[in-house]
Amino acid sequence: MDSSSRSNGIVSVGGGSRLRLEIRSKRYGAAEALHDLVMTAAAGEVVALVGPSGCGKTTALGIIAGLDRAFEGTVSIGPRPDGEPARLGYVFQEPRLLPWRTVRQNLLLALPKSRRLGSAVDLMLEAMELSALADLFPTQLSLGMARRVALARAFVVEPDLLLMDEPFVSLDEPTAVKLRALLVRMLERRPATVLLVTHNLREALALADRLLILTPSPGRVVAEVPVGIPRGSRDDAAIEALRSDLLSRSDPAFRLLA
Ligand SMILES: Nc1ncnc2c1ncn2[C@@H]1O[C@H](COP(=O)(O)OP(=O)(O)OP(=O)(O)O)[C@@H](O)[C@H]1O
Repeated sequence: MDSSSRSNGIVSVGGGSRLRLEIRSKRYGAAEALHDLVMTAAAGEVVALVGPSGCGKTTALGIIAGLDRAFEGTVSIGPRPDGEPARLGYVFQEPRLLPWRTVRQNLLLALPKSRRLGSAVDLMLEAMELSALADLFPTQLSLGMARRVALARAFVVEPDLLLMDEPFVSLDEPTAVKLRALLVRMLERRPATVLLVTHNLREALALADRLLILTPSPGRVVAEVPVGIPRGSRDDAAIEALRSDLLSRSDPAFRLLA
């Protein structure tokens, strides 16, 4: 069997899409959480999986990251341009920083030993406006600061595929806006394929090239929305106009997002 069609595992495929996901079924006991969730993301593309709570967004990310292999289907992740396996970054729903390590040490430990360079960490801290917090411990950080550190920790590995699970949830809107802008700047400096999971339609429209709308029971993609406007030109008014347009559609999938 061709390795790219191996079932129930993560395999590398040459060229084409950076990510190809075909989850035929994912069950928790008798309940089916995902059914026929099929999607691709091209290299450098930002795709948002948008849907209400419980539609299986986190479950899908866990499968792509290889944290959950108990599913029917295939995950294919293209290699790096140099032929090496793709580097994965993961921003969890909670910052998940090591509480007994400083900010700087949290970033350092995210790097494999062969690339564990203090200079790379210091550059990342500077780019993320975190240098002043480098020696603090996570308990000394606000949630906004901790989320910023979690973002820096994901970027310091120079990911090819970045999985983000509600990375800005529970933040006040001004802080979320700043962090989204920071993410956009980081992706301009260092492009990555991004799969962003969110239930926040505005956030998806601010960040993604393409939205995939999921419905629950079991989770599956029911609509695909390309966002035609370049990320840099999407101001609040443009995002609000896109959002109103989607919510006014007769398709019930969009009403779940209101
Ligand atoms: N470990 C588990 N055991 C049993 N059921 C689970 C488990 N994890 C998730 N589920 C169920 O699978 C479904 C999908 O959950 P999942 O957390 O992936 O959804 P989600 O869209 O990410 O939700 P949220 O936005 O609230 O995080 C839900 O019905 C959930 O109750």
